[in-house]
Amino acid sequence: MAPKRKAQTQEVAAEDGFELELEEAALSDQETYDKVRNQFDAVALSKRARAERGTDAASFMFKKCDQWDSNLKPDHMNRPLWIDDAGRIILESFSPIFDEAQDFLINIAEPQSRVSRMHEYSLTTHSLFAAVSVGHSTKEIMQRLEKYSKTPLSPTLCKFIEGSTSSFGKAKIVLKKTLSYIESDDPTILQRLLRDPQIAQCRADTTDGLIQEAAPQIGVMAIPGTKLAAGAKQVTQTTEPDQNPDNPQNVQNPGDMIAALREDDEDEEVAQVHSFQINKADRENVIKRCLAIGLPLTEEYDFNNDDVNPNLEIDLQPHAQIRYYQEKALSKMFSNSRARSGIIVLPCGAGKTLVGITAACGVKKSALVLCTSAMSAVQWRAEFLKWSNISPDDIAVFTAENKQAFPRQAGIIISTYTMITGSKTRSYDSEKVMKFITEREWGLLIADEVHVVPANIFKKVTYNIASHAKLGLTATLLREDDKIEDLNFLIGPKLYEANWQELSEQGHIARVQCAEVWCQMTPEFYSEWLKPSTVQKRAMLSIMNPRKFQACEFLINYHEARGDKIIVFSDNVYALEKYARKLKKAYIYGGTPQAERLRILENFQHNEAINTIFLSKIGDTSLDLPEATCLIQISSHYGSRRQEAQRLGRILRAKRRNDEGFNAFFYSLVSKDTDEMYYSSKRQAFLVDQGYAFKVITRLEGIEQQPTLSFRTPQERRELLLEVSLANESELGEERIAGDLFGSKFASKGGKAKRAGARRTAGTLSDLSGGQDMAYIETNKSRNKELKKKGVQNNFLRKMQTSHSNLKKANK
Ligand SMILES: Nc1ncnc2c1ncn2[C@@H]1O[C@H](COP(=O)(O)OP(=O)(O)OP(=O)(O)O)[C@@H](O)[C@H]1O
Repeated sequence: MAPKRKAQTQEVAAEDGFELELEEAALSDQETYDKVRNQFDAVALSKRARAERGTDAASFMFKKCDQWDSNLKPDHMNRPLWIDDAGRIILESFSPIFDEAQDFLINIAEPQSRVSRMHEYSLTTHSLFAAVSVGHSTKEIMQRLEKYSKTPLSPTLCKFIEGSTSSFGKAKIVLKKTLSYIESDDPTILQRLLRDPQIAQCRADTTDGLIQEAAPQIGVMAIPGTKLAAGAKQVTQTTEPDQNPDNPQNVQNPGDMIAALREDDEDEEVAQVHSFQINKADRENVIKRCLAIGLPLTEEYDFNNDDVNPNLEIDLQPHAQIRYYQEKALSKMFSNSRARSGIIVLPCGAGKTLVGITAACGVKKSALVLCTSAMSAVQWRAEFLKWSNISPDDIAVFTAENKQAFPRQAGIIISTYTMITGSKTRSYDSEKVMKFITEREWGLLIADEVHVVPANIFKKVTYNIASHAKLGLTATLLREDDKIEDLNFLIGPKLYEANWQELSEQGHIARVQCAEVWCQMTPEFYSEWLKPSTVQKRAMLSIMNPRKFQACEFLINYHEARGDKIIVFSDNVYALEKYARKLKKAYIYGGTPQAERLRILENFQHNEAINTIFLSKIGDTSLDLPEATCLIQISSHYGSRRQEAQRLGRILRAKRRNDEGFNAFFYSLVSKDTDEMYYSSKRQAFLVDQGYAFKVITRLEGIEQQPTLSFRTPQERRELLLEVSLANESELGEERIAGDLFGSKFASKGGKAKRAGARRTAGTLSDLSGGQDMAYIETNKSRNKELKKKGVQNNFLRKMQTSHSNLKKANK
């Protein structure tokens, strides 16, 4: 071996223990030496790479970060979290303690993306408020993050967590006789708020100083972080079986202890609450401002101790078994025996309605439910009657067709956002019901599909309706207009957000295969598309692309042969009609008469010969068709992520979802090299973040072998092009539906949709899914009595009641 080569080898190999092996190899032939040398280089390279990347399974996926590289805890392999200074959290879903960490993170942070191996969360001021409001203390949040984190929490992050959580719960917003007050047991907090000019100008009362009154007994269960809450905590602790007679706490009964706590307290103000009234219209501004100056307001309703508003006789039916994630979500709302305002996020078809109904059964006071359409209102009523024992007389629907209120002191009204906030002159009957609604206090306001409600509409709702607690329900906490933050102010923090993939693995929603099918434009359509033209015309050429038509026809044939029931969605009514007529399938759009809609939907559900229907965007939401197992989207609303998720929701509830090996299918047909490609990927962003993988299909296997597909000859394609070219501009636009809150302007940025030309009026949506034909389950009085005698039937409500009576006992 040459001395130079030997020296080099010794130098580099020494530190790796390769020295001997290389030396031996160097003595043999060149080939053996090169082999060993290559092995050595590979090891050295991977060692260097590991040193750069970190030694665990995932860190190499991230950019070099000094904070992480230099501070890794020795046992970081066993910890599942990466947290940076800005509160961005990466959770390894393959960690053995993933479930535990996920359960915790969902309470304190906002899920951003939950794909299969990595989940991403963000710690935000809102998420931390929500965390404290559901009972996590600052200390606990930091301790548990420290436990799961691979690196020590940075001082910047700790400061942020402390800053966001420590001032929470010092003041709250409460409702008294339909008026809003800011209340605190510490007058200095309110004085501090009133020194702020923006808050001061929202004050409505003219009291000199603050309004002062005796604190209600409920003070001992007060908001986290206050002295009284600490008292309540101790009370709860003493109810646990600690028999040690040396423990001084066991000498007193809990009631005495509260009294003692109060007597011991030198500060007499504890028994007092202070408040000032604010203008109804300024509610949102005050909430926002309080947050900005670091004193966020809480909104909780102590319904158990509300003796002013009459109780409503309502309980869940014994057959209603709420699922674990529904219970988890509700327990965030009801911990502490109070109803906390906030938003619950569950995937489409996961049962938000039952969550709302259970909440109403928990509060047992008058409730107002707001939906996006009259059809949903009718469905909500039917669901209330199905899942609860409420008397049908006590539950009314207030829509354009039904203008009812309830006859007794307490009840439920289900209405739509448009009915409550509409600016049009109301009929006499509507005016009467509106007066009924606005002049009373509501225990609970349930806001369905809350993410689509424009902020100004929801402001009007909170202005018009005096409700103690608000529950927002949604599947996708996203809007294209970035106004989602407003919901935090108008309703409350997000209380719970379920994981789509987890629910689908457990069979609560269907497993779905998603695919984007790329369809080449035919030459004649593409050369027309390339010419300068209007947005509508180009969009129409992409939708009517004969290859897309063939792909749709092929997929329908394929899935019908498999026994699937197929819904084809087209936002564009011109295309909807053309496709459906050519393929001899039934279709429904806004203008389809009611009787025909019902007939089509019934046939789709029960007739084995009708396996495909075409729907315009009126079928995007609230349509409960559990028979559907396959969706094909031929035209959609630009880049709306919400529409994509909601359409997917139509098959997540598939009846057959628990059949072995069952998969539902979701296809988006996209004309290649057109705007559709861009919008399609934008639309998928939300679902991809929920862990759905979109396969791109560039060629449908077997499509060439189908001789019967439409538009096979150039002659047919030219005729189609001529038809599309001659179509009236106004026919090509997007469907507009009266009273549709999911309308264009909320669904896409850039206002392109506003240019849409066609205006087709749906009249009423109320009948689309056969709402009127739903059989209401009549619950007679004797059955109610029987249920009452038996007490609360549902486990969850029973748990709530037990915890409340424990607290009551403790307070006595
Ligand atoms: N705990 C439960 N037990 C049995 N069935 C349930 C339960 N929860 C929900 N369901 C059923 O699941 C289906 C979907 O529920 P629901 O319509 O409330 O979903 P959703 O979340 O509101 O969906 P979308 O957002 O699409 O409107 C309904 O048929 C409902 O009866």
